[in-house]
Amino acid sequence: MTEIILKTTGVTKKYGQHKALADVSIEIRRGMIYGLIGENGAGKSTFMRAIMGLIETDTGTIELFGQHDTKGLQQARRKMGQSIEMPALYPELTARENLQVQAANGGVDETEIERLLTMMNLATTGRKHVKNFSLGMRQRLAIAVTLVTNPEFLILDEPTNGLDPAGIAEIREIILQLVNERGLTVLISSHLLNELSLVATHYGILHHGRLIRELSKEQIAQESQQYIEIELADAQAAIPILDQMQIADYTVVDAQHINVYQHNQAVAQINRALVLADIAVTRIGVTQQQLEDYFLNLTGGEQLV
Ligand SMILES: Nc1ncnc2c1ncn2[C@@H]1O[C@H](COP(=O)(O)OP(=O)(O)OP(=O)(O)O)[C@@H](O)[C@H]1O
Repeated sequence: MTEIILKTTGVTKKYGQHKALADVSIEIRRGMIYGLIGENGAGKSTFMRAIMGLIETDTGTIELFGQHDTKGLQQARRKMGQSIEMPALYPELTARENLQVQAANGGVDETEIERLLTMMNLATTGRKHVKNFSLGMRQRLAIAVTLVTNPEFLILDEPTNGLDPAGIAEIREIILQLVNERGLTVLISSHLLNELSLVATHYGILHHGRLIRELSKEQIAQESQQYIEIELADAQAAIPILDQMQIADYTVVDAQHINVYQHNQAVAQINRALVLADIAVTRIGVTQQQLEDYFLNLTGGEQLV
C-alpha cells in the first residue's frame, strides 16, 4: 500500500450555528490527484484551510505525513505547497522577481526558478509586472510560487476558476506534468466537474459540508451509466422493432432520438434491425453519462455551479 499523505477523521467546523464541515473523513495516498467537488459554499475552501492550519477545527483529527500533534503537523506542513484562492503575489514585480522573493525565504536556486518559469509557460514574460498579467498567467505564477519550497503535496483551491478553455487546459497539463515528473500528490478543488475528470484519479464529493461520496476514477466509469444513443429518421417507427427485439429499457427522447439502456444488446444488431425495417439511422453509438449528470444525481439534482 502506498503511503498515506493526508488522513482526516471526523473533521467538523461550525461558523455560529452553521456547519461548514460536518464529520469529514478522507484519505489521500501518495501519487493521487484528489478532486474535491462541491457547489459554492459546500465547504471546499474551509476544508483546505483546515488542512493548511489556517483555521482551527471544532472536532476531528488531521494527520499529515503521519503526523497529528501540533508540533508534528507544523513540520509536516513544510512539505506542502498551497494556493488558497489567491496566494500573495507582488503586483509591482515580474514573474521571475516574485519567485526570487519566495526563494529568498529558503527554497530553490536560480536554475530551478528558470525551470519553473518555463514549465509554467511564463519564461517570456520578461519585465512585465504581475499587475499587467492575465488571470491565467497569474494562476500559473501562483502555482509556480507554491513549488518554490519543493513540496511533496500540493493544495490547489479552484486553480481554473474564471479561466477560458485554453487556460483551463494549460493548468491541467501543468498538474499532470507535476505528478508525472515530480511525483507530487495533489488535492484540487473545483466545481467544473467535467474538467476535473480529465486529471483527478480520485474524487470526494462535498455537499453542505458533508463528504457524501469518495470514489476512484474507475468507480465513476463503472457507475456512470452507459447507454446506446440512436439518431434516426423516425423514432416512432422504431418502437415496434425494439419491441420485437425484446428491448424494454429505452426512452424516446424526441422524434429523431432514442436512448437504449440495455447495453447488453449489440449496437450492430439494433442498427441492422432498423435498417432492415427501412428506418434510416444517421448515428448510433454507446454514450457515457456525463460526469456532470452523475454528480447531479448524487446531490439530488442540486447544481454544483
Ligand atoms: N469566516 C467565515 N465566517 C462565517 N461563515 C463562513 C466563513 N467561511 C466560510 N463560511 C461559510 O461556510 C460555508 C462553506 O464555505 P467555503 O468557502 O468553504 O465553501 P466552498 O465550497 O469553498 O465554496 P466556494 O466555491 O464558494 O468557495 C459557506 O456557507 C460559507 O458562507
